[in-house]
Amino acid sequence: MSVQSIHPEEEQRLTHTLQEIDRQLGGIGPRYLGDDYTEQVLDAQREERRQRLEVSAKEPYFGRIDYKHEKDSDAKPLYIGKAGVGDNEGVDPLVIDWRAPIASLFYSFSGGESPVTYESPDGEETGEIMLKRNILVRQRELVRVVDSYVRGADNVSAADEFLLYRLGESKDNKLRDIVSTIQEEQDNIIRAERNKALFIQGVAGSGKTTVALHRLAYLLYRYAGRIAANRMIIFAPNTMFLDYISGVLPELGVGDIAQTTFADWSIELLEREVKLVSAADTLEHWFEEKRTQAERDEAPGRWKGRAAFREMLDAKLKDVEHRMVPDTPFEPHPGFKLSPTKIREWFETDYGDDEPLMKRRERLASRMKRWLESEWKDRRLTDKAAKSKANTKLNAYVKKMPSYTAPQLYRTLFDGKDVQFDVPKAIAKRTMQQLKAGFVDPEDLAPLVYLHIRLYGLGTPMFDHIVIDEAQDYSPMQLEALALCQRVPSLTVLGDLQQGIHDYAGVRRWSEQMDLFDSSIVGYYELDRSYRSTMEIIEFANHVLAGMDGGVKPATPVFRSGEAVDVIPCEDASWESQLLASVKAMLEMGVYQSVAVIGRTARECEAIYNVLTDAGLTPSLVQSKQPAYKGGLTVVPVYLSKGLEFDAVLIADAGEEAYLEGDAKLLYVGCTRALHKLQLLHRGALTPLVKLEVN
Ligand SMILES: Nc1ncnc2c1ncn2[C@@H]1O[C@H](COP(=O)(O)OP(=O)(O)OP(=O)(O)O)[C@@H](O)[C@H]1O
Repeated sequence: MSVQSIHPEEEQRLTHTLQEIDRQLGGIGPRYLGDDYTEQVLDAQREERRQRLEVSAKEPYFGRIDYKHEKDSDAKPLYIGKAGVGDNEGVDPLVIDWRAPIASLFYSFSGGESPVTYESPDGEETGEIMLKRNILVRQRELVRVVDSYVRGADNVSAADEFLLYRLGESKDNKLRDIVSTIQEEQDNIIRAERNKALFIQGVAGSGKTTVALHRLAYLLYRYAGRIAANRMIIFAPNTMFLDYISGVLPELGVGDIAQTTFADWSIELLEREVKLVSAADTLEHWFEEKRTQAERDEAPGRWKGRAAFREMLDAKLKDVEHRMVPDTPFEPHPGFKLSPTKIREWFETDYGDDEPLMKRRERLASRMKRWLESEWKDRRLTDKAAKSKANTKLNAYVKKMPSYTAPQLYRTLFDGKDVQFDVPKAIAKRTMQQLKAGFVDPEDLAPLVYLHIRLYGLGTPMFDHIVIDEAQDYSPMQLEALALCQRVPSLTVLGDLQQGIHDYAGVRRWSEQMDLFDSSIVGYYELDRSYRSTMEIIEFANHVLAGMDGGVKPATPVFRSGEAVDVIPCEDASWESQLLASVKAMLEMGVYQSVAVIGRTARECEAIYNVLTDAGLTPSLVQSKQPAYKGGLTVVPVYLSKGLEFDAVLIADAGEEAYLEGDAKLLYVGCTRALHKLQLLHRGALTPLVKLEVN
């Protein structure tokens, strides 16, 4: 392995590339500020190019492969970067975009002399790799050059030294792109074809969120002109998480993709007809008190989230459809008659049942109006008073056709009047109470969205692609609702069953969600390498989960060794001082940019926050409606820490009172937030989930 800070060949190439980028930037010219529309469009394109080039001007590329096509006699060096850069004449690119087909070789090649292939737009191409080189450029300076493969040389290992170097770096408060170190198993997901329902089970820290964001950037590049960023959407668990991931897409040169939570999106779609109970109340119910597995199994979220519940909604919609045309004829004037059979025929055959029901109703009413007007014409009826009477009759007839908003129709499932639906009493009671007050619980949103779309349509263009992160917390019903937002399923669904702490509403097996799609379009991938944490932390976290039946493989750490995990007992009386000492020690080391103290409940976190602030520290306290993730020293309840990561983590109390046998997933989530350092304090006896001898 050769590691050089100065590499004459690469220095020269970098200088040449930067000169060319600067030249292109200089040639873009001033902004257009006038009113001419064509000029404005051209200006927007120039601006986009300028922004791309400005990114390239700092770090033009991160890798190089020397590739010899089977038809060529010599190898060509190909430099891979975040954005492609054309050369002087615009023929051979100076830098190839990481998403280009040939760039896939950089990610898939792991050594050896066998021929390599990649899928080009013209079919499969074959060749050989002579060199694979990682190049780190920071602010226009060459910082590091690492060869991971040199053909014919035996002193080169394909092991990813560069990856370890990147992983060992300390993190600030935002997730970042990984274009320079995407691993093959991740690349396969990123480049998977578009029209699939892709399910990815990935252990904590395996890069699921990161991969999903890179996949969006890839899809936009690969299917340019066919899919658009403003028709893509990312669903994430909360607004703080959205803030945490917000830097990645712009870094990849992608803007305009909606990033939201399922709740916010649903409330907007439902035109704010209902209000959602506060997220804090729901979380408090499930996490501030101890709940049994039976309570979780029988939770309303599980019941309303089942695919079987969708069948009930469909039955309701069918019922409205059947009742749509009254049994009586429409007779606006004596002798003018429209039979119910005729009206039903129009309703059933002319407006297909893939159209939203209330739209069909509207169109049927217009059709009856047109019929009336043409009858008047044919029969030369001019009597204004008679016409006005006929119109009133038409309005009265149309009024008899059932009309519902989604909440109105939803309510009829729970009001006890319809005996065909066997709704558990407690669920019916709670739902009615809430609906009467204008409120709904989180699990009501998906069925309401489903009904709304089936009744009124989506109102906005369909989605070209949907990403669902932390999808283990999604019910089948939520996916059913989202499926209505696409003509052809195109989804990337990512999650980890081992982190399924919201299993009172989510799924316990991926098949619960996968079975909703035609098996021919379902793809399933597993990511079991964890890139976030050191070996010591992963091994510790795996032991916490041991014995849990999730049907999921444990995480395999990337070989990155760090400090041992500390488990420190303390008495009630000394807990505060120990907590403070631990936090201070972590901060004083001066190497950790982000340190988290993870508490079991929000109440505990408030107490910890006070202890830290009283001691003169300036932590930020994460609460359920947190809009932004600040980094630095953070106090966070374990159930809100999911998805985030910190250089160092202190589990404030891993005592037997805090984490019971059934809390393995919670503690696992907490432990796997740490990149480099993990420490657990415990008041009194240690939780049975941690077996010290394994440490
Ligand atoms: N190929 C890679 N190269 C460098 N870093 C990587 C790579 N893959 C993942 N990482 C890093 O690993 C960490 C975890 O990534 P990410 O948050 O996307 O994982 P996740 O599977 O969504 O985790 P969790 O389920 O715990 O939320 C991030 O810091 C990310 O930058």
